[in-house]
Amino acid sequence: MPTLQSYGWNAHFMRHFETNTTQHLEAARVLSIQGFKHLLITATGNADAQLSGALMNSREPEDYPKVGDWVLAKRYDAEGIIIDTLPRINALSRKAPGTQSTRQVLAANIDAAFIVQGLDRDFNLMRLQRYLQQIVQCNIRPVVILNKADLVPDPETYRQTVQELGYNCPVVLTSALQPSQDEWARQYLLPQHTYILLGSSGVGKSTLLNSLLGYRLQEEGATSTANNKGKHTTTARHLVLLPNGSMIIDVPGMREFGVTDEGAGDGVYHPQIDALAPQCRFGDCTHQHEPGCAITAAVRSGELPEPVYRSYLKLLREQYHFQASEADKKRNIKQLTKLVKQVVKHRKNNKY
Ligand SMILES: Nc1nc2c(ncn2[C@@H]2O[C@H](COP(=O)(O)OP(=O)(O)OP(=O)(O)O)[C@@H](O)[C@H]2O)c(=O)[nH]1
Ligand SMILES: [Zn+2]
Repeated sequence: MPTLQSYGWNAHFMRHFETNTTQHLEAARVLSIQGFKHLLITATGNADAQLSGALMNSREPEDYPKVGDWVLAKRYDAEGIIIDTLPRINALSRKAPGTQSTRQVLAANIDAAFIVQGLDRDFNLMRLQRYLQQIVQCNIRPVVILNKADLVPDPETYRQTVQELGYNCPVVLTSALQPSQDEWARQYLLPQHTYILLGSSGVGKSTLLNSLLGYRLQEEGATSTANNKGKHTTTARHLVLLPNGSMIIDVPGMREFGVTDEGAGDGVYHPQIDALAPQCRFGDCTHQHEPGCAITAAVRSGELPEPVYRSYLKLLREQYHFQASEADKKRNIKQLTKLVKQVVKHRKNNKY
């Protein structure tokens, strides 16, 4: 039976777990969540569990345990109860789809994220940069996978285009239908490490995963209308152990992957821009219209590609919008709380 270590249990979680041992709680990792049912891996195997009422009442849904989280559970006969989450090493979030600025945590405790794009019709540099920005903001290492390389005449040019964005992250060409092309996996998937596969629907995430697993992962439920009618599509996030001892979380295809303000204050990440910024005349340079700006100078001289600069500004604006709208929300909640307090006070004072 796999041990907790083989699922990534380490000194960080042990340290936090030890402070709770008196309460007879077990440590477990969340492998999948379907409705209220959480599938856990514990020291003695798989177990189903639900969140405790206290946990649900004391947290916002975004802070509930997610796939990849290490949790403290109490075991009863048929089912366990999740009491708490152990502090995360990191969490991958995105701006939830829609106009509201709501953060949605997708998974926790991840070593690297694979951003998959299909070279047939899914290749999109702006979307790729949005993923890169958000993943780096969440303290996770990105790896770009350009799949369906068999469908274009010159896949290498796509790889070069991505590399020219200057993010200094690995860019891999694959064809998931040819298992001989799993070479990238041997290079990037390490035992006891956790990875996540991200990308739009139909880019080949499940095909890549099945090829790594050596068998077809049983999917539950729905069929897709997004790619081919009636075709199976991933419906839930789940963490699976691969034959080489690494773990992958497969995420259903996402139509949007908006940036949040995680790590706010650091602004938008770009290695080349970050390296040039200290040379700007003003410490708080916004790299737009200031004199003596090293970034706009680099764009003029051709040292920094203009599309990279334009995407940078776009991401900065998206990050700003998320922040501004979150601040609005907090202000509204504050005002509402104040109003409720006033009403309660008024009622108390006017009791008869
Ligand atoms: N030609 C070609 N087709 C591929 C490749 N990888 C995947 N496909 C096909 O693309 C389609 C979609 O692949 P999936 O693996 O289901 O895509 P997905 O990203 O898991 O999609 P969701 O589950 O909806 O998120 C399937 O018909 C695959 O056979 C590839 O490298 N080359
Ligand atoms: Zn500047």
